[in-house]
Amino acid sequence: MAGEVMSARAAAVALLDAVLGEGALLAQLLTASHGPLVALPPQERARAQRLALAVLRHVEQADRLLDPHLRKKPPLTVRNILRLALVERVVDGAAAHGVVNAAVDLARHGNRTGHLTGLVNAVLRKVVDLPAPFAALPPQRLPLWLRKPLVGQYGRDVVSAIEAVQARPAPLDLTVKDAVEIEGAELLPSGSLRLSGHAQVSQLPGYDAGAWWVQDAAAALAVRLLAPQAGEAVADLCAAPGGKTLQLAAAGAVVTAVDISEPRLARLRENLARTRLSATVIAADVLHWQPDALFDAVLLDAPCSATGTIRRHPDLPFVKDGSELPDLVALQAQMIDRALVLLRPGGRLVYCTCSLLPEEGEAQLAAALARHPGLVVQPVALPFVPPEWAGAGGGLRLRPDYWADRGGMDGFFMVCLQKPL
Ligand SMILES: C[S@@+](CC[C@H](N)C(=O)[O-])C[C@H]1O[C@@H](n2cnc3c(N)ncnc32)[C@H](O)[C@@H]1O
Repeated sequence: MAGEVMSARAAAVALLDAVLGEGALLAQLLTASHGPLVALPPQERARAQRLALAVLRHVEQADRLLDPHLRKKPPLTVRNILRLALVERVVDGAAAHGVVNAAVDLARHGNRTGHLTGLVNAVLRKVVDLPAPFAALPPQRLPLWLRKPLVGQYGRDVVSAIEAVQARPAPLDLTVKDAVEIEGAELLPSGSLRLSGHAQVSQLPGYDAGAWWVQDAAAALAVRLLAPQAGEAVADLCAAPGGKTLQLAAAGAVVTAVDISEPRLARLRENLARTRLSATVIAADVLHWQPDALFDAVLLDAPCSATGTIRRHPDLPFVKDGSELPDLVALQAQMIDRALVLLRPGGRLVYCTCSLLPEEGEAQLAAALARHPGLVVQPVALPFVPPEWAGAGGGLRLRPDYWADRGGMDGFFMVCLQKPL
């Protein structure tokens, strides 16, 4: 916004322009040294991020209401200003006059949008007072490249249930190392603590003492499947930013954490320091890394389409088109083969991906079993896991619509395999 100190709303519109116009990933924009949030104080930054996320969860519904009042296609920034105002009004319950005035102001001060303040005002006045306008519309649908295979795999009803969970802000899950009381937190059956609503992570009790770390409840189950024992040598491949490394270290394992990304490993080191846990941290490509000795256990949290994390990353459906999938599937298979080379005979490998696509989960398991005769799938021995979470061929198939009434969980496939003796 030219010549103005940027507001949270203006920053939210800039984020939306970058995601929806340039295909930028929100996670990269939020940490970029020249990104739209750099000039904002922390609270305004968090608000801008929250607003952008809310719009990305409701683009389809907002456009359904706005389109009948737009005779010509407006510039993307104007459309995003309109979407933001409508979503703030409908989802956050903001006052109608407040969101209309703010939207007109954003248009007035925006680049090449100043001549469209009249349009913004007129369109918004037609939609801001509609009663519960999103309630009559279905939740935002996944893009076709993803929806089609998911309907084929899980059926239409499940996909609709997943979309309903994705329309709501994801709760904050914590994996706890040291007992801590956090007001309003729910203890999940798996042991994670769950907080709903806006929480400033660094202000929560136990943050400075490193009593816990942020980790989705489903993500925390991969290490539970591996069941690391104190003193075991465990390699955490593709480790950063380190949620699983921390779990392994907290269980007393002797952990070697490997990742190819130095910036992400910097976050892993910060997490180790805050939680007073230790691991050997190595920046390397796991396909070429040569350790001195074999490991008792390996955790492989392979790079994937991340289609199980859309409730936390609603920008993904707008930025990705599935074209990376064949390369990812090939890389995952190479990584599984490499992980087995690094494992001692009789050792355990947990393979997991935060993907909903069977190519990156069930099919990857079937192909690994075919390539490696003697590899054995370990049964899932977690008492809180209901039978319907079983994956085809073994392991766990976790879906965002599980625990939907509690806020859902990230989608994951995970399996524990034993290497033959
Ligand atoms: C799903 S994320 C890992 C999340 C992490 N395990 C956790 O729990 O916080 C996948 C990671 O794989 C890393 N990665 C991708 N290709 C790699 C490679 N060839 N060698 C090592 N790490 C790689 C990425 O940098 C990324 O941090």
